[in-house]
Amino acid sequence: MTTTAVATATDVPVVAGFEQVSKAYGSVRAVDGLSLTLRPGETVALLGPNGAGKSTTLDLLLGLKQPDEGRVTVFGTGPREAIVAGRVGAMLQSGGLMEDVTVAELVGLACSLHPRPHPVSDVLARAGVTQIADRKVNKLSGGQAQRVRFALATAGDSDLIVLDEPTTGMDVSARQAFWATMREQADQGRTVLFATHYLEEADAIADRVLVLHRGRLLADGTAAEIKARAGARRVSFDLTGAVDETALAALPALTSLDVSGQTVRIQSSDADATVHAVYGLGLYPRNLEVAGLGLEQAFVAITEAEEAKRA
Ligand SMILES: Nc1ncnc2c1ncn2[C@@H]1O[C@H](COP(=O)(O)OP(=O)(O)OP(=O)(O)O)[C@@H](O)[C@H]1O
Repeated sequence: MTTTAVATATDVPVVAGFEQVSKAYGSVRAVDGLSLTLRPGETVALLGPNGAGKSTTLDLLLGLKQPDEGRVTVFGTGPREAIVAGRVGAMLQSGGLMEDVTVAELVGLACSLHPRPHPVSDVLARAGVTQIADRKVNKLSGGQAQRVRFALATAGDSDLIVLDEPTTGMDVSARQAFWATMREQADQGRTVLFATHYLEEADAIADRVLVLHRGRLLADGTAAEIKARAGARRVSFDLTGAVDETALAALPALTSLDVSGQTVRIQSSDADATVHAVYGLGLYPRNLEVAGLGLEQAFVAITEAEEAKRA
């Protein structure tokens, strides 16, 4: 007789855990009862409207802020211990850089402080800053400074990489190079958690998407699951002749309507019913297309539905 070991979710080691974590600033509950587990090798996007609590969540994860309630663990210890052990690399939005040093000196310092450093030349090359290694940090453009922050986050062999809006200010090629590098890091088993407002990046890069809203987790799943959860679909078509917007606005299951010339774009919670009713109005739509929502529209639909519940 043979016995087969079956791996369960609880066998997979936990990279980071939030257990009922809350953090308030005065009367603002920035993080409100957040529970969450990150597993090895995941690339996780943290999405949310302005003020949703993304930066506060990352600050709690990095031990830069303390929860009022609940517990944050990183590799089974407190965040500080994990950072001192070199297990966490971070790239923060607000992180000021030392000014009167060169890029190579700053990256060299970060490497020297890391318990498991990478060679400085590798770190510079990976972040695409070898060409500007001798430049003073206070002479860098916004995008170059962002690349240097990226170099600092990858100065050593960290198991968790935390990035707060990492590609803000980067040009297209810098962004592509950045995400290719992050993919490599994840393929090597590292966990990458990044907050972003670029939903197309989250869609393309993340294998898990978290949607925060008023400090609470509204959705947690793959981008495909989040899109499906939003439930709505996009319907578009062209009309000939005069377009009666009032009649279109009364279509069933409509959640949004945009008329531009002869082109009608609709968001609907029941595309079949909406399209049926379009024909029922005696209209003959041409170039009819029905498609699922993109992550951006799904995100807007989910967060707006939550706002509507509170109104
Ligand atoms: N130091 C602070 N003092 C007071 N309120 C704060 C402080 N930091 C954040 N807040 C408030 O807490 C809430 C969450 O802020 P946080 O920066 O975590 O959100 P965010 O999702 O990162 O926002 P954004 O997308 O705009 O960067 C907001 O209402 C913000 O105004």
